[in-house]
Amino acid sequence: MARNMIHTLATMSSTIESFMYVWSIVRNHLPYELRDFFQNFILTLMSFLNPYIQISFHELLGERLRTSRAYLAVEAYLNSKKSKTSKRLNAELGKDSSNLVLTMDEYDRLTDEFRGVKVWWVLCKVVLSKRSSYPVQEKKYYKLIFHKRYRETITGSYLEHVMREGKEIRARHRQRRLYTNSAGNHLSPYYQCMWSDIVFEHPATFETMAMDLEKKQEIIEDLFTFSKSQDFYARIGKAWKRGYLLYGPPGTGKSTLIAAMANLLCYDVYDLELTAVKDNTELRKLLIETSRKSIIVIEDIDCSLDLTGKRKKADKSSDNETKNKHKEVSGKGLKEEKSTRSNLTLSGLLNFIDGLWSACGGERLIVLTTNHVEKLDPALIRSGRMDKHIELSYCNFNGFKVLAKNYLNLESHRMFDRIQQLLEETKITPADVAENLMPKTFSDEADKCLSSLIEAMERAKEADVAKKLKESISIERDTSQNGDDKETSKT
Ligand SMILES: Nc1ncnc2c1ncn2[C@@H]1O[C@H](COP(=O)(O)OP(=O)(O)OP(=O)(O)O)[C@@H](O)[C@H]1O
Ligand SMILES: [Mg+2]
Repeated sequence: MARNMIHTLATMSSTIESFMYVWSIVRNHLPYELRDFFQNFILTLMSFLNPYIQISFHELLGERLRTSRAYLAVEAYLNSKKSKTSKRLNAELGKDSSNLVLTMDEYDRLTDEFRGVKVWWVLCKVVLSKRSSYPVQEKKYYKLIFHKRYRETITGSYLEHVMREGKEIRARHRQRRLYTNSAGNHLSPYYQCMWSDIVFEHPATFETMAMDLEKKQEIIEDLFTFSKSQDFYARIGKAWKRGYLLYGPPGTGKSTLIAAMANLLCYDVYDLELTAVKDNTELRKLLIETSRKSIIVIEDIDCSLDLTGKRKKADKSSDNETKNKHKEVSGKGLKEEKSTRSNLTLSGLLNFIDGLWSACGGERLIVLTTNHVEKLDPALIRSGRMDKHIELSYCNFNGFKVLAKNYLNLESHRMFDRIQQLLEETKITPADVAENLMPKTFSDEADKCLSSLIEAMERAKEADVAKKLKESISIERDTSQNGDDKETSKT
């Protein structure tokens, strides 16, 4: 039925084209009055004979043969429709050679329906003459055909619907990338403030994350709400961005959570290394280059930037204990004091987070991670800048169960009770649990991995007890020494 319809339309349009050609020759030989009369008559006749309207979406545009975004969106939309219904499809490797793409055949047609209105799509091509100086020999385009009665619906709502769906499909299937600005990637100073990128293929998902189910659900809902709130942000006049602060001890899954977030929303990830950014201008340049759907990550914010140039000596030793890479951000407000390593200032960073670049459009998540939330400047993490604060903490039994399922495909085991008891008595990070659950050889069985975890936790517990004992002894010694000192001073 649709095939006949398209055939009739094609014949009709070629007849009309031939007629128009003859008319363009004849009209030059007619007097003015007759020419106008016939012109009006022909237009009325044509519209009566052919009540169908055609819209073309060409693949290549302009002299530089840029691929049209509208064409790509139409293609994605039609291919998704076609792959569900058609028996004849073309299979090709995608641009990144990682997945198969199913496409429409040339001159194949597809009938679509929108609010009860039928439309027809055809994939056509123009073959250019061999002598043409054009670098390509053929140009493809999609033709949309519909009855003129539905002009308003189709040119308004339907095309909007096709573009939106097409763009969403493309965003879901596109190969995402991980960008980094770390210095040393480029030798030339010109390139030092640019991003370099690789394919982003982190396997982390929310399903494989060991964290409280409620917290997980809350984050997922928050992310989905954000990604669908374009109109809301436009209405309240705010840049479409959201800040997340992830904090917790090393190995509790902050970086893993970022990968899971990127996978959930299909965003690119920009790993911003602040120590490699020379000044505020460079920071702005980097930001302007980020893609529309992206997560901008600043890891270990407390040690990536020394915003005051001063460091508290007293805290140095404790810092070294946890992570000797840590340096301080003192909470002195928005003063533009210079760092010893770079001219990047706190206010520059805050402006960056506040979205002075909101003119760039697009949805952006900004994620800061830290092991020491208490050391961060309150100005940096106040709501509006970091809208959501998420604590990632030591492993509990629910988290352990997720990891046991991931690593050993176990849902229950006789050793689980002992593990639950130990998890309540001692602190162990999900990273340490994961390390113990990972089979070390192909022949390793679940029992061996679980025993190794139990041993590790028992050792940690003993070390904990020993540490507490040592602390209490030193406190006792200090107090008795203070008492002795007071007595000697009295005498
Ligand atoms: N909550 C978790 N769920 C699942 N796996 C986890 C979790 N936490 C840690 N892991 C595992 O431990 C490894 C290290 O975790 P990750 O790098 O995310 O920790 P982090 O909090 O970013 O640590 P750091 O503060 O040192 O950067 C990951 O590769 C992951 O396999
Ligand atoms: Mg990390």
